[in-house]
Amino acid sequence: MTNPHSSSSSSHILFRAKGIGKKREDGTWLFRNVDLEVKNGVLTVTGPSGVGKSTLLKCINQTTPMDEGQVWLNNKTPDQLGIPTWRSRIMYIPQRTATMEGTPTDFLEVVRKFGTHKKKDTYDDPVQIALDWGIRPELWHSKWSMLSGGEMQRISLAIGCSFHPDILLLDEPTSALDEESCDKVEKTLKELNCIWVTHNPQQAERVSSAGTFRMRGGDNSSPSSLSGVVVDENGHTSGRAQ
Ligand SMILES: Nc1ncnc2c1ncn2[C@@H]1O[C@H](COP(=O)(O)OP(=O)(O)OP(=O)(O)O)[C@@H](O)[C@H]1O
Repeated sequence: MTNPHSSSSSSHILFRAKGIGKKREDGTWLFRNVDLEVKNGVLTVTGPSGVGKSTLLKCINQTTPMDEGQVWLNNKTPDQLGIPTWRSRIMYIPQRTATMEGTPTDFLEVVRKFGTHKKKDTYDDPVQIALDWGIRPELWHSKWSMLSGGEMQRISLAIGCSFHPDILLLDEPTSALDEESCDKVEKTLKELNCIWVTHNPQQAERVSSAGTFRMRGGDNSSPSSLSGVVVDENGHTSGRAQ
């Protein structure tokens, strides 16, 4: 697989988020004033447990509403693109796939039937992608409930990659993998455009090509509790010290 944006102009901003904020149920800010920018490559997101990394990805994907801020893909907002198209262009792969009915093949059929990727020539074969990561083809016909965490993780990632989204939102994508499988998956994913949550500093160093955004905890009831630093692929830093 190739990165469809690797040859894009270095000044073109593929994805931008400005002032994203999300409140907890009690009305306090979980995070606020998050600015992100991806021209191409991998932007990693790190930070302590519970700081809101997964929620940030869900806000970007528009599966969870944000309380403040705006996001753009190629200068278009989710409203301009329409939510189904937005979610297919900025595809979220959750940390753990909820146990689903049926098999991965059943799921793939449903996604292809109802998704925005209807034309066969617009996607790769996920079975082949996963095969390169050590997933035997017959596993695609096993019930999800019979698959190991690492098998589920690789199959979900292969499905996501197969649709060529503009950006993949990855929530600890290798958390269930052994070192060898992790190496193989990383090699594929780091060639794509991703916003990649990881707890592993070594992994962040290996895969970040578009910088690292560090979410910090502290007093999350304060609107100024989050500090973000974005380093772009040219090594320029932006963001805010709060
Ligand atoms: N839709 C939501 N609205 C408000 N608060 C939420 C929502 N979803 C999750 N939260 C809260 O956000 C907090 C952070 O959760 P989240 O899973 O985003 O953290 P995280 O940084 O990804 O953690 P971990 O590293 O442990 O996976 C949780 O305490 C949760 O209660």
